[in-house]
Amino acid sequence: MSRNPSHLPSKRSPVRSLLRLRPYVRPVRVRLLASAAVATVASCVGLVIPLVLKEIVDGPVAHGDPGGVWWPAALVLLLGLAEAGLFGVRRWLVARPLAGVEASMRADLYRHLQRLPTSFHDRWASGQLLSRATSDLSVLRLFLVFPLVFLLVNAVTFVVGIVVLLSQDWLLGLVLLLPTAPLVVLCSYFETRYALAARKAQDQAGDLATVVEESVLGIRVIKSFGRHRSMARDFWRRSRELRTTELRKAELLADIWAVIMTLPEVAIGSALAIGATRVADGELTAGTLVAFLTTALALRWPVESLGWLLAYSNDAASAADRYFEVMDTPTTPDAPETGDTGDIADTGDTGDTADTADTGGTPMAADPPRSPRTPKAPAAPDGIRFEGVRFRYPDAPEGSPDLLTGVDLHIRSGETMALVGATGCGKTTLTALLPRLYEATGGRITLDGVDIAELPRHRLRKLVAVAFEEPTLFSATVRENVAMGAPGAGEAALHKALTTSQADFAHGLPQGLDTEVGEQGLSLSGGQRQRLALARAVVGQPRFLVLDDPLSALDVHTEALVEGALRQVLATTTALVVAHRPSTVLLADRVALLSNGRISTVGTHHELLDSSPAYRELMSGERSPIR
Ligand SMILES: Nc1ncnc2c1ncn2[C@@H]1O[C@H](COP(=O)(O)OP(=O)(O)OP(=O)(O)O)[C@@H](O)[C@H]1O
Repeated sequence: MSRNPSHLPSKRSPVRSLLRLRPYVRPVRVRLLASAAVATVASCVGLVIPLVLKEIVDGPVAHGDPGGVWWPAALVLLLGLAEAGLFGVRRWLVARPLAGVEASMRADLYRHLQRLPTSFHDRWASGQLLSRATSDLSVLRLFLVFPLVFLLVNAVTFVVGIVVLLSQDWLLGLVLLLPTAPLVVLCSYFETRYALAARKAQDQAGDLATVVEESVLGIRVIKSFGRHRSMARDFWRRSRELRTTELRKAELLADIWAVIMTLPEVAIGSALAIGATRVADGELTAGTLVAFLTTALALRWPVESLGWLLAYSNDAASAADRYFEVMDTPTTPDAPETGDTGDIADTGDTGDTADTADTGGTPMAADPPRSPRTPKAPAAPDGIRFEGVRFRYPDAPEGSPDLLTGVDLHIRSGETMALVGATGCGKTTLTALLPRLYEATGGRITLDGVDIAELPRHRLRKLVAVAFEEPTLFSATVRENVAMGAPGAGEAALHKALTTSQADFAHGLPQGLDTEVGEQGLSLSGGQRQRLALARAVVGQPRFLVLDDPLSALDVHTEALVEGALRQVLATTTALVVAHRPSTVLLADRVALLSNGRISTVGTHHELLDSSPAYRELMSGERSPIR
């Protein structure tokens, strides 16, 4: 059920992964550096407090002068307030800009997803993409807010603190430094193992999101087949796997934390014992020992937080890997806007380019510059030509034959061609090649003589409108769903399209065309969804129309009505209509039979009934030998 082609090899450098965030961090680097500087100053202010304590103990306390305590005490209070205030300023400096970084990364990811080829979406589970766009990006933002800054701040605080300790008493300072070497070794061992667990947990969370999404979308099927228990069991199994991985992470964190907490405590205890003995021997003042121990205790947080910071940095490195796996997937190159594609290219409006132009996925990348178009003489209306078109799916089993092995077909301008063939022979696939949802692996397709590979995709898709067998509607109003077929279409065009597709029922919905159709349009019947999808396809009066069995979910009565209206639309366009039933075939001027990856025969419905036994079998509903 889960598709996640991205599981990484086990070896990777977290630093290298995190360095890839540079382009996104660059615009906020000044604030980030300022926040690190402010936090470092705040931490170092905290380290001054023990020195003031030393003066209190060795001065007023040792000399029995209570009145002398007030001024140093007020200084300690001031230092404490300054430390707290500076940490507040640090937060203020980064909170808003880093929320902006997260938002821009998310926007880039979404834009890139829109541009990735259909074959990418065939391979990737939606839950995996969802978790990368949501939880992974939150992890990255939190990494930039805390661990990134505090790894630096804590390291500086630690070094400054150690210098202060050594300057007060080098012997006690060395005792405290002793655990550093074993800590470094243990932390790097921990980091390697934690990185693997972190990646596994994020992938499993993505798989779980896919299961939730699929079960919510398929809730009707699950309920009607009484599959809720087995689905719940599957969900429970996956969530147990995730829980096991999360527990493994917690175990690793607990282990390293135990080491990180214990070693410094042992060192502080030893320093206390040695220091107390030396104070008793008169080798050390009590004030120095108090200052030493207070400084050592102040250094506990920078050391103790190391485990947490490393763990979080590893989570962030995995999240960065997962993010860039998607961003690194190349988009299919688009044809340049050269303007030498004759009449067919001259569609005026450049349209919504969000799903077409490839800006390389970097932040702030601009659309490629467009060269001015030179007007050309209109191409002769030649209709649609498939010339030796070959295709195989990228994930087709190795050694399997190509799905399309050389399709030759000419649909004359203004003609409607029905495409028939046995189930699974590649009809839908062939129609998907026309708007370049998939790229043909061989041969070429022309529209009015222009190779579609030479047309920028957004212009191609303005020329070719499609209505799929599975009508997909979005959680938006009826108006927005239909207008998607021709952004900017006026009311008159909208009403005409609804009438043509027999979707006038939309006017009778509670808020008319402004009625929200619910997620995936599930508040509508299958036939209603199909008619709205049809309206979307015809609203822009497209020059070329592709209909994939557009009448399959309609009852006999509505089908007859839609057919009548469709005839009018088809009369004004060049159309390819995938047909399964004679009633749909009869909408077409001619019929092409697809078999064994090729068009085996073309003719009118009646000609083929007379001349082609395979076609006769197909139309009569008998079992067909054709693939
Ligand atoms: N995204 C994909 N990746 C790999 N194989 C695919 C993909 N989509 C379809 N196929 C395979 O390609 C073949 C043709 O599918 P297609 O949907 O084009 O057939 P069809 O003729 O339209 O079938 P039907 O009449 O049942 O709608 C099938 O064997 C199908 O399993």
